[in-house]
Parts: sequence; structure tokens; C-alpha cells
Amino acid sequence: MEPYESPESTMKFLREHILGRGAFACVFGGTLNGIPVAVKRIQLHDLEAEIQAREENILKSMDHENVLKILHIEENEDFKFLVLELCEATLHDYIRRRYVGDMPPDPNALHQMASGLNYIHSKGFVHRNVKPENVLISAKGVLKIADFGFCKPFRKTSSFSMVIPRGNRIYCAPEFLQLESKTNEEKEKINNDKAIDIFSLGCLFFCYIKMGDHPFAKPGSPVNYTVTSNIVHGKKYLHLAMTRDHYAFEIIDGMTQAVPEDRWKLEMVIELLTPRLVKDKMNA
Ligand SMILES: Nc1ncnc2c1ncn2[C@@H]1O[C@H](COP(=O)(O)OP(=O)(O)OP(=O)(O)O)[C@@H](O)[C@H]1O
Repeated sequence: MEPYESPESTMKFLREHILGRGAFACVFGGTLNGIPVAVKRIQLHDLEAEIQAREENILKSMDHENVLKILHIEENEDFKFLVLELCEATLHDYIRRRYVGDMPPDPNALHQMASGLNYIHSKGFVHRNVKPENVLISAKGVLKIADFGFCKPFRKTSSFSMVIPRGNRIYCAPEFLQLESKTNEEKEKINNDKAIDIFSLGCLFFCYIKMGDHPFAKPGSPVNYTVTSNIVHGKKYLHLAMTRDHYAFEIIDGMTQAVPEDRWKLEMVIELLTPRLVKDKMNA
């Protein structure tokens, strides 16, 4: 098949070279100025203009090692193309053991994810869809938070959709899962709160260390829809799957507190994941 060649730039990709698919996009391997890149192709009529613009504007404003970079944007009458730095795999692939390339040591991987998310928060955004599929792994084994389709500026009261990301909800905070039953004012507060991302990242940390397990799934039972019910009812099984003296126990427990105000702040998580403090904890 002929490659897609942009009429306005040096972007090229092969339609059969698919790196992944999401609910709204197909991602292809391609090149820009001869350099390998990922091209995220979004069907224009599939998405409201506001959502399309949101992802590209947010990505353009980000510059951090642990946040996926956007290199170029263009569109034709049918599609928008977001040209992104190329990664090798997602954390989902790693957990499923489909990716066996370079990875940082576990505490450093957690540190990288927390640093990327903290940067996103520092720029005034809540990501709202932190899950293994949305953390990418670069060829050098650097972790990058990606997919800003549900990301939202906080503090801004807006007509922003209150919809919970579709698909897998097992990383959603309890207050986020119960959004439908809330008043508009409560919905606004929850959607604006960085604490929903911190809860998701806490679940993701556990899933990463335990290669697919979930802190709200009974050890040995499948990680399925019962997890969301356990999250809502505060049934956490962390202590059955990880010893209390594990360097990450307190951190994950703190990040997955039921009450948003009680959840640990990312600054504290990042500090406790510095190599010196992890070493002290491991030697204690
Ligand atoms: N920069 C990249 N490098 C390599 N693969 C990528 C890259 N970006 C995305 N992918 C692959 O494409 C998949 C879909 O991408 P993405 O999550 O951005 O699409 P989406 O439609 O916004 O997804 P969602 O359904 O989560 O909203 C990812 O899970 C990953 O496998």
C-alpha cells in the first residue's frame, strides 16, 4: 500500500503500520523530516471540536521528560494528525509481558510517573484518565504520560463534559465513579480535583509492581468489574498482597484513601521515592 504523504509537510506514514488504536484515534508509525515518529490520526467528525482542540493545546503547552511530546500538528478535510514522539510500548503491554525492552528499576519508574503527573498538575490540568494504556515507554525506557483527550484545566468553571472516560474504569477514584448521583456543584468540584488522578496513579503503582494485580481486587481473583464496586465500597486488599514494610505500601495506601482530602499529595510521593529514602526504607 502507498504511504500517506502530507501535502504540506514532510510527515509520512504507512496505513498498515498501526501502533495502537483508542476510542477516538488510530496511531501509526511514520516519519517527520525522516525521523521516526508516531502519528495519531483522529477522524474529525468523531469528536467535538472542543475535545480535539483540547488535546492539541494541552500537549503543545507541555515540556517534561515524563510527558509525551507533540512535534507537529496538521489536518485535512477528514482527519487531524497529531505527530508525537515515538514510543515502544505502553505500561499495559509491559504488565501483560508483551514488552520486554529496557525498563527503569521499579522505584524510579514510580518516581517518573509521579513527576510527569505532578508537572501536568503544575500546569493547571487534571488528566482524568490515568491508566496503564496511557503511560508510554520510550526506546530508552523513559515513562511518559500520554492521551490528553479527557484532560481538563482546573479552576476553570466551564461547560466541560462531566462524562467519565469510557472503557476500563478500574483506575477511577470512588467519587469519580459516583459522579452521576452528585449535584452539578459537587460534579464541578470532583472534576476539578487533582485527587482523582492521585487515586488512579496509586492503583497504577500497585498494578505495575505486581504485574497486573489491583489493590481493590482480592488476591487471586480476576481483576474485573467487581473492582469498581470494591473501590466504591472501600474494599481494599493491599495488606493481603504487599507487606507493610514494602517501600511502596504506605505510598500506595496514602494515594488510594477513600476521602479525597486524605489522599497523599504528589510532592510527598515524589520525595519518598527518591533513591536515598527508598534505600533507607528497604534497609529498615
Ligand atoms: N507516541 C506513541 N508511540 C507509540 N505508540 C503510541 C503512541 N501514542 C499512542 N500509541 C498507541 O496507540 C494507542 C492509542 O492511543 P491513544 O490512547 O492516544 O488513543 P485514544 O483514542 O486517545 O485512546 P483512549 O481510548 O484511551 O481515549 C495507545 O494505547 C498505544 O498503544
